Amino acid sequence: MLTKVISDFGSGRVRATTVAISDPGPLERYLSAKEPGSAFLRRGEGFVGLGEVARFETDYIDTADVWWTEIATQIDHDSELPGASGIGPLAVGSFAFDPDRSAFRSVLTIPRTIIGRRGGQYWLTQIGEHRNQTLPAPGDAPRFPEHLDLGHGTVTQDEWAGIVARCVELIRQGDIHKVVLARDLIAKADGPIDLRAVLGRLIERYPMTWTYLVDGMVGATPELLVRVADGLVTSRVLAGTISVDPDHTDPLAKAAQLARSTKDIREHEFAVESVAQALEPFCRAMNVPEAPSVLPLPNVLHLATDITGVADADVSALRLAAALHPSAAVCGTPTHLALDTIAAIENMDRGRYAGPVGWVDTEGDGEWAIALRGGYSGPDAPDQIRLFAGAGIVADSQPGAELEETRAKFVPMLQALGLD
Ligand SMILES: C=C(O[C@@H]1C=C(C(=O)O)C=C[C@H]1O)C(=O)O
Repeated sequence: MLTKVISDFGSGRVRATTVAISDPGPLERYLSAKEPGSAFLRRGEGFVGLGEVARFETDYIDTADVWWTEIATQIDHDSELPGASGIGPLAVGSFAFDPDRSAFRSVLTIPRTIIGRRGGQYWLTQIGEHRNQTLPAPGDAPRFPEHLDLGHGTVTQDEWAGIVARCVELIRQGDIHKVVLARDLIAKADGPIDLRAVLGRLIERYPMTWTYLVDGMVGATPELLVRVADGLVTSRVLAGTISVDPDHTDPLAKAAQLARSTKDIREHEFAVESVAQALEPFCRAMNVPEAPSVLPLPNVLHLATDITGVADADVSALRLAAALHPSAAVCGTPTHLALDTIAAIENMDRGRYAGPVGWVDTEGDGEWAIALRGGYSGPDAPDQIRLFAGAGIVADSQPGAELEETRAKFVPMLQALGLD
């Protein structure tokens, strides 16, 4: 059996209520240590989810899409903001990178309470029986761990550089063009790690990213796999990276260096092509810019392409995430050979790192980012967090430079944990 519903709506109908509220302050303050909470926030917009009325554990994104589409038809929604994309009951999820070879399951949950902000509008949504329309009190203050030790993860840095060198050899044999290889680090604390504290620091330093907290996954990702809003589809493809050190480098010179790098441009083209091809069957019209722009973040610069399209009617954001994952930005090209290469040489279980993380509403609108620049802390080891970072390997990759790139990609999480 591939699916497990922890609690369900049963066969009856479920009510949900959405009311407009005045500015509740920073949304992440409403997360509490006492109950499961989720967050998906960017530049102060997005939502936090409190509690859980249903939870679906699965392996595949398509299965989750079918489950949610059915559940969505059972919800009667009373809303003061009817018809607004993303405002109302929704499901929040995090999916495994390679479900066929992972010990980790994918999860979709329906929060009991949602507090959100979009386009300057604030709202409160309550789902299920215990509805009351007052804003919950903010949660207790997040606790920062006092002592944290950082150790290497599944492989050491030297071992990883060796894996990259092997991968370059495989690519030079000719069948595979690009493979994204990742490594992990493990941070251990002297007590349970409060992921709300990590989230808060990421929000502070990386407001331009999608900051997420979903079922033990926390991070600040700059990459949007897909957004569907009112029939419009958007995807932000990133691939091609240069690290920046704000104190010592001239960011404009670095941006020019990245924009001219043939290695990075090739890496980027593979990623754009994989997303454009996967979106095409679901879109009536699509715009794929010819050349990438440079996306500046505090720790790295990326080559970036924003693909937009007009979605066919009734295609949900989750369905598109299923079609797009794994893109060449986090897997490689051709997809199946890259996936097999990762499984054969990377030597670790990515779990839900580099899988889609995000939300979908009852109309199928939603946002699914790629779970990057983050980590996982689970109930079996709450005093530790596993951090992940990867880099796209092509024929002319240098192991030392790729190692450096992963170091730069760990920075947001290391800073958030006070380990930089
Ligand atoms: C794999 C990661 O990032 C991906 C790989 C990139 C690259 O190789 O240049 C850039 C952005 C992401 O698509 C990561 O952050 O762990």
